Amino acid sequence: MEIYLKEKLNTSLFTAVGHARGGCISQGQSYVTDRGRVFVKINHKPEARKMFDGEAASLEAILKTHTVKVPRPIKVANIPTDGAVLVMEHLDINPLSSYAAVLGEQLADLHLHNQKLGRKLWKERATIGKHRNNSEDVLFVDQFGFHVVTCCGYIPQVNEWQSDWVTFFTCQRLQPQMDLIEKDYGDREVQELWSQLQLMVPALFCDMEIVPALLHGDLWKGNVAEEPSGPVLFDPASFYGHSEFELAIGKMIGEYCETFYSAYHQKIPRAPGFKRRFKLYQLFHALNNWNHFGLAYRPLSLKLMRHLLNSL
Ligand SMILES: Nc1ncnc2c1ncn2[C@@H]1O[C@H](COP(=O)(O)OP(=O)(O)OP(=O)(O)O)[C@@H](O)[C@H]1O
Repeated sequence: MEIYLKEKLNTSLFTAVGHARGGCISQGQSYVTDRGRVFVKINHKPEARKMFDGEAASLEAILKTHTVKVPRPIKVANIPTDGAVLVMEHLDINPLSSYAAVLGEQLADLHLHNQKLGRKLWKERATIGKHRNNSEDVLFVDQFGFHVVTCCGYIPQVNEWQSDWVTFFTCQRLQPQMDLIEKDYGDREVQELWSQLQLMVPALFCDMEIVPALLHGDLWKGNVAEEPSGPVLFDPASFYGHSEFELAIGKMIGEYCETFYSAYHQKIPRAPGFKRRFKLYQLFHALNNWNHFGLAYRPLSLKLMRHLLNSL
C-alpha cells in the first residue's frame, strides 16, 4: 500500500508520522513526503471512491471561496485490491476552543459567498462591458445541488440540480433516507408519519426566499478543529442548499458553544420559523444516523416527526 502511494504521489520520501487516526468511516494517517506532510484517508468499502471524489470536490469548492480553512486535496486514487484513498494537506489541529466565534463568522461568510456573487453579477450585468469570466472565478449558482455526488457518512446524497429548495430537501434528502429505512426495517410507524409530514413540509417555508448557499454538509463536532492561526473544517459533504440546514447537526450532537451561534447570527440573523425548520433539518440527521448506526436513532426520529406534525 505504501509503495503504491509513494508511486502515485511521485515522492522518494514517504514515512508515516504520528499515530493513525480513525474517524467513524475511514482510517487516517499522516506521512512525510518530498513536498511536505500529507494526510491520507483510507477506506476499503466499495463506495470509497465515490465518497472521496465527493469529499475532494467539496474541499476544492470551499477553498475557492477563501472564507474558512479546509485542507487542500491532493489526490484521490483507487486501492488496487479494494476501496480508495484521499490524500490531502496535513494540518496540525486541536479541538475547537478559542476560535468558536471566528468559526461562526467564517461559516456565515461561506454561506453568504454565493449570495454575494449573485449581487455582483446583477451589478455587472447592469454595467455594459464589465462582465468578465475567467476560469479561476467561482460562478454564481442559482440552483440547489452539487456537480458530483457527496456522501454524508458513507451514504451517497442525490445532488441533482433542482430549482426549488423544498422539493430538493423533501425528494432528494428526506425521501432517500426514508427509502433506506423502508428497505432495511420496513417500519410502518415511521412510514405513516412520513406520509403525513411530507405534505406539510412546504408550510414551514411560507414566504421564504432561499438563495443557494455552499454548505459543508456534515458539520458535526468531529469535523471541526482549530490550528494556532484559526478554525479548520474537514470531511465535508458539500452541496448548495439552505444555510439553516448546516446548523442543525451541531446542535443535535449538543456541541458548539453559544459564542459560535451568536457570531454566526450576527451575520445571518434567524429568519421567522427558524425553530421549526431546525427540527426538520435535525430529522434528516436523525434518519441518516439511523441508517448508519441502527435503531438507537429511531426514537429521536419519531419524536422529531411527531413534534413537527403537532406544530403544523
Ligand atoms: N488534513 C488533516 N490533517 C491532519 N489530521 C486530520 C486531517 N483531516 C482529518 N484529520 C484527523 O483525522 C480524524 C478523522 O478524519 P475524518 O473526520 O475526515 O474521518 P472520517 O472517518 O471520514 O469522518 P467521520 O468520523 O466524521 O465520519 C479527524 O478527527 C482529525 O483528527
